[in-house]
Amino acid sequence: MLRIDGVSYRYRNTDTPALREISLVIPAGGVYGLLGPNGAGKTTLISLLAGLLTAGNGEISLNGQPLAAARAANPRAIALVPQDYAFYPMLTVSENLRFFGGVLGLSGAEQKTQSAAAIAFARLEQVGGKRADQLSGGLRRRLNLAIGLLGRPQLLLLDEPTVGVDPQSRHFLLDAIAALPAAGTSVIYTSHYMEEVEAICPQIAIIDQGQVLVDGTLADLLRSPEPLLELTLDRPLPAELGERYAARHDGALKYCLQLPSTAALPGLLDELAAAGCTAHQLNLGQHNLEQVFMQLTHRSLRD
Ligand SMILES: Nc1ncnc2c1ncn2[C@@H]1O[C@H](COP(=O)(O)OP(=O)(O)OP(=O)(O)O)[C@@H](O)[C@H]1O
Repeated sequence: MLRIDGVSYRYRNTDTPALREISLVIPAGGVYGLLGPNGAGKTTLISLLAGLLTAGNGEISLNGQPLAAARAANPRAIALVPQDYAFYPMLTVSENLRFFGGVLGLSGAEQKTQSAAAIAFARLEQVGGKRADQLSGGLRRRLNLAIGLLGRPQLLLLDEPTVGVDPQSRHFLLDAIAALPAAGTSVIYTSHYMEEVEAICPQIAIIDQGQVLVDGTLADLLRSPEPLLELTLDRPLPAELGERYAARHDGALKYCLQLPSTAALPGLLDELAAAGCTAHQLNLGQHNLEQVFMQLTHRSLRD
């Protein structure tokens, strides 16, 4: 279990802290999602966890041991797959794995076994002899992931691992990452794609402007006694109804209303009809993470 307790961080020569009093408990054995818009502080937090930065104040512990001590006891316990490509473009896939295995101090036999396992996991068998700079974007991401898995870390930190990949590779990467806990590696997964976090992270924290807005299980965060109604009208929503149902204007004649319960729907449709509005499209459903974020910040995750 990873515990982050009151951690703050400010970059040199900046006035605003990148992280402010972050506290989170991240259980072992799962894929934990860190969701936030650009500049929220995800990379900074991941860099602290990876030991690339040191927190200004607060504490981080892994399984009850201060992070620095846990890393000293087992330097391979935590691995980082950064946002940027972290391999040598002139080396082949196999050469890169051999090189980074060496950096981790893997012995000859260990290195062979683990390289083969990482290649198989990231399905890089067909391109082992290819130079890294000749790989497609999706395969480069897979090589980044394979290198992170060398040394069988207890905890793998993934910083936006699907940026710039095609949908097919994205699918493959998400499935592969979701399977890691069963193979003994817990994952912290940062992304600003809420669909990805919803797909593979049973527990999440949403961060924004260096602070945790909310954290918990995905199911709890999406559960709401107040259903959301998305509707497209043939004319603007009357202001009085907009106010009563805390409507958000989603562009053109699209609105998102918060109903007190599903039983309120027929009454609302009657009121719309009485005001001369016809609904072209209705969708009554659960919140998604985008809506949770909007409710908390009144901004879109994609702003
Ligand atoms: N090296 C740096 N020096 C000064 N400020 C920085 C530095 N790196 C990041 N910041 C600032 O710290 C804040 C958090 O940035 P961070 O990169 O952690 O966010 P992020 O959530 O990872 O964003 P993104 O999704 O764009 O990668 C931002 O305001 C950013 O401008």
